[in-house]
Amino acid sequence: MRSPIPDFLDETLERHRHDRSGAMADYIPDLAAADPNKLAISISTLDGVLYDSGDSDFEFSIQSMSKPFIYGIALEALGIPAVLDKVGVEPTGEAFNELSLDKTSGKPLNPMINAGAITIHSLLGGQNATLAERTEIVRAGLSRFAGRQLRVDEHIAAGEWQQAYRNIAIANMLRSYDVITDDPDEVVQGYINQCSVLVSVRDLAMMAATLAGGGVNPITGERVLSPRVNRQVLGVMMTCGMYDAAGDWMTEVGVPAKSGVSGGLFGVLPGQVGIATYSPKLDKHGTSVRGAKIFRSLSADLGLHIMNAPEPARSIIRRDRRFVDAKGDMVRIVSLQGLIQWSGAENVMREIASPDDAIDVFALDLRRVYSINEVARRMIVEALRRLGEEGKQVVLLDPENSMGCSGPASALPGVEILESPKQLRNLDLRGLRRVRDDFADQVS
Ligand SMILES: NC(=O)CC[C@H](N)C(=O)O
Repeated sequence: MRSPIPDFLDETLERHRHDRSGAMADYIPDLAAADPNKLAISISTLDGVLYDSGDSDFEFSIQSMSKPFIYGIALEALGIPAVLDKVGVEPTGEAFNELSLDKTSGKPLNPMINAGAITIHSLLGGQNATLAERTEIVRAGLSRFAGRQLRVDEHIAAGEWQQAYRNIAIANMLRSYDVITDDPDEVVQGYINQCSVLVSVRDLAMMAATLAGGGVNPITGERVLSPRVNRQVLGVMMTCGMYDAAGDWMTEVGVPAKSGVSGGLFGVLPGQVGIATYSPKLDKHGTSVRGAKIFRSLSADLGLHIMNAPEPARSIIRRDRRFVDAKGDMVRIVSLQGLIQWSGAENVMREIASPDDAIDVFALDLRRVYSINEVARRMIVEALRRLGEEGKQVVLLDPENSMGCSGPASALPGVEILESPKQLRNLDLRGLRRVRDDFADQVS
């Protein structure tokens, strides 16, 4: 069977190809001269499969789409508090190139507008790092997200520098308030090099998928950002990535995204997918017209809006059995299934929390659980600990060690953890024959 996904992407592009509205970015010569007809889309899954359509190998400059990635690199290098000390995280509702500074804090409001991004760039490599050093930190850093070696297009950078009055004004404003401490011209040159790194939609989709995967590149497997920094980057993208159109974007499309004046646009659906489009004509916010329309239709067609409330998960309690064993002990086995997060763990606790429950042995069977997050794990550990405290014998059936409790540093003292049938044979089961048989049956 040929996958229907490439056909779907072809059809999506064709539906928008006729749209000629918008204007080319005119203040960067190479962007003004780009072919307005180019159109491309690429989607990367978190296991590294790329689907694409249109001019998906065509390379263009990354421009403002570099900002979230470089923000992440700076956060990793300096730590979140040090970076927050320099640049805030509040949306401005202003254009990206506004001469903008928060009156009270004296800081740029966020790292997605130029004032914030130029400040972030100036932090790379520490104070007094050279232009060449910062450019290389940027190039190498963006390459790790893309999973291949990217390069700076010197011609695009030189053209932007000739017309960089606005960014030079912003950098001088930042210097006058001591927000940046290096030479403003050199910082802007570095920032322009950052904007001039060449990417295709395939690269951007992969970079987006790295953010969607919590900071791990789906192809190289390299962890580029820690989970906490990755979340910080996505949070800022969601609220500030689309500048003065952020509210409309978030309500209509609902995918944290970043646009660039080259006509590229990428979006990140955490835990699912990275998406990138390219079409050079821009709307008044500096976002690709056809790119934004494609994102709108993809969001509707594929149900990507991040605020779609998921269907309430099916019960995570698969079975709840009680019986009296040969010794006359009352045994209760609760079997869980699926993905367990806070609400699922709450459900389990509610089911097992009744102090007067006349059971002697409590067994929790996790064999059908495929994922438990950290919070749910802690809640369940606490519930089991309390059952133990009440004098009940507690057994955990967890051959995959999804609770992470087995091994020398068991987090569950007093709880018998069954992992393998072999272990079972050595265990004093105190009459737990049915638990053991049930367990051994299904573990080969
Ligand atoms: N929105 C953008 O892509 C802006 C990037 C461009 N290099 C600038 O600083 O003006």
